[in-house]
Amino acid sequence: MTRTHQARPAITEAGLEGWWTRAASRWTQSPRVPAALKSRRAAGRATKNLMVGAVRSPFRFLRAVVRGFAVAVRWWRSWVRVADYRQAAEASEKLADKFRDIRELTLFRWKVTGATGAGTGVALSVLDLVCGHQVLWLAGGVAAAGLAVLGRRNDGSPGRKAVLAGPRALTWTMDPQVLVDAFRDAKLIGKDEALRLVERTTRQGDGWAVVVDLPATRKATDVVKNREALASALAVDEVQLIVERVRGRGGHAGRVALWVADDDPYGAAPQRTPLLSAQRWDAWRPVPFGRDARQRQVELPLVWTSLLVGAIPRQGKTFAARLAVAGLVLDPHTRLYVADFKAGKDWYASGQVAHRFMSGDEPEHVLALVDWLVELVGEVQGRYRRMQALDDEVCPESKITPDMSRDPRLDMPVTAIVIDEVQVPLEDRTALEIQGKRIAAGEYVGELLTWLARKGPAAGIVLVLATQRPDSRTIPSGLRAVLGSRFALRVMDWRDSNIVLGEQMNTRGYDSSRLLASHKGVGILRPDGDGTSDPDVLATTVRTYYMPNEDWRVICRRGRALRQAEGTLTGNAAGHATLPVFDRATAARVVGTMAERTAEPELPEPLASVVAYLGKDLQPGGRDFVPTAELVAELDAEATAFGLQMGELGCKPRRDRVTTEMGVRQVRGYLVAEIREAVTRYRTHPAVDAEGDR
Ligand SMILES: Nc1ncnc2c1ncn2[C@@H]1O[C@H](COP(=O)(O)OP(=O)(O)OP(=O)(O)O)[C@@H](O)[C@H]1O
Repeated sequence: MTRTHQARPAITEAGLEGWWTRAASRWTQSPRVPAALKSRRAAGRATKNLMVGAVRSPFRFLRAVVRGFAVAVRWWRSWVRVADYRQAAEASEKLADKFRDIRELTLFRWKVTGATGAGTGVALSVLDLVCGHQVLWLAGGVAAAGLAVLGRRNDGSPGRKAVLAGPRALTWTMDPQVLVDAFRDAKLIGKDEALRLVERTTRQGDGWAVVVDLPATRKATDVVKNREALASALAVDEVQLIVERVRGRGGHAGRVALWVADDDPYGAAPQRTPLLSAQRWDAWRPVPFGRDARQRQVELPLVWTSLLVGAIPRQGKTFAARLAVAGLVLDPHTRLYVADFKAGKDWYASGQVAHRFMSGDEPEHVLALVDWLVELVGEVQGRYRRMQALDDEVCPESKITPDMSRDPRLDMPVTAIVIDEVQVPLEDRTALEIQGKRIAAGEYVGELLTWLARKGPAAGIVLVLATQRPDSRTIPSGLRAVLGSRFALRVMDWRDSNIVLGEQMNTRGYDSSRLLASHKGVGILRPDGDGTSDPDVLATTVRTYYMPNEDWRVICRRGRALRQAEGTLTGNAAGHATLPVFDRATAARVVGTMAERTAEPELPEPLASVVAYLGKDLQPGGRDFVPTAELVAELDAEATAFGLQMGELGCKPRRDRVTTEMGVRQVRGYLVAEIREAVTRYRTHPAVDAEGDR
């Protein structure tokens, strides 16, 4: 009889690996396993914390004993003076009547104190004689331990709170409790909530860094938003405090990384641009733009996006725009159109590399710009047509690639159109006749730029616009909406900051009107979400590299030499005063003119923000009434100015009943119908209201 041997299933390598992965994942996810045992890094950190704790423990014990002693003395003093009885008598103005009682009680308590002291002394002496000195040591130890428990730093522990706690700025690095207090004072966590220290305070660069976890349900974005309150609680200037969310692996919605600079991080001398030492650059590589407060380099991608720089005069707008363009100058395969409406020396050197260059602020310059833009519209259309005909290997999508941009046979170089003081052409009222219709040159420039910003990036067109007047009237909202990257240096108020950086950015903690006038070249950069190395970072405060005229001239000379060597020097730089090849009629058809469009005129502030906030509520069937307090809070507006501006726009506040959590209340607010009427009135007669708005 033969027996068949059934082989026991062998534990395969893959099976073993699967089992191991499951066990490891269960271990790391189990709430019962202490966090310190879940990873090598956490264990290392825990060991380090333990060692630091062990070294510091004698000092902490001593401090607790001293604090406990003070607490005990204070308690005894108040007891022996019968403080509670005395206060009650004082409060009821019966101190004179009760004086005898209080005095007797005080004397009695002094006697009790004396008797207890003497009794303890005698008992200890006897025990010392009988059992030896160890009794004294033991009694001392027990008393110290008792005092340490009494004086330990716990929430709600007794003890006097120092009125002047000294400079909080650095104490938090020594004592995490100060940090917790600061979060509480800034109302970022509740009275009974605490923080969890993820990484203990360490020295990083010229400041201190710490990572904390907020209590459950508290959001890191709120800390970023209320950075100023936290800076005040920590007694530092808000420019010194950097608050970031920790995201991705190792981060979550309640984890915050703080970094506090020792000093004003933008107070030191500015650094020169590293592009000065670059012999050439690739336009597809992000340009080194500046450094953040922690001295980390901030880079700005330019291809496939566009840039808007806005600021009040003399804050470093032109310098910032030139920095962005410098990377393109150093790439010989890049074509440049430079229109300098500032009409100064700042852009002059780029004439030697630019395909088209002009400097001036007359209507003739605006008309020349119109011709350039029309030419570029035709160029973009031509590129899309030619891309359709290319095979998938050369052009996989309807998007220009690095190879395509460098191939002279395809003739699709990365083309940048740089306009400094773009408000000059946008506000120009010279009449143009397009397809039999009269239109202001400024409006037409706005239309063309909007079209180019929308359609151009994929075809390799990069827009770099700088403006001294970032208000809603100058830069049409349609154009703003399609400009991918924004850089706001100091502006007048939060509205202007929002116009450059985007709606509601001030409520998220990014307001460039808060920057200091002395911080030249410091601004808030909101890069295009697609191109940044860290898409989670919404915006960063950056100090741009310093590139004075002499450095700019060096870079432009180098760009010219590179183009000469590659044979790519064209147009103005090559000495050809060629006129743009364009067809205005086609461009008008492509872009559509203002008259043909149904686009409505821009609304003035704060009406535009109110309309944006109300959204669907503005339509029939929506709300009838909106409280002023709600609008002021949501739009972060100053109440008096808001009321005045709304009044000028024909919206008068009234009283109405609204249902709140506390019941029905009478509040001031606006009738939505009246807001709707103001919008219609403004859109029908914008000029009349515009005057009123000024
Ligand atoms: N990164 C920087 N670091 C230090 N200083 C800077 C920096 N960038 C610009 N500045 C200083 O700011 C001054 C103004 O710069 P810029 O000419 O770019 O301002 P602007 O905003 O374009 O002014 P305007 O609106 O008058 O044209 C410069 O002369 C320069 O000294």
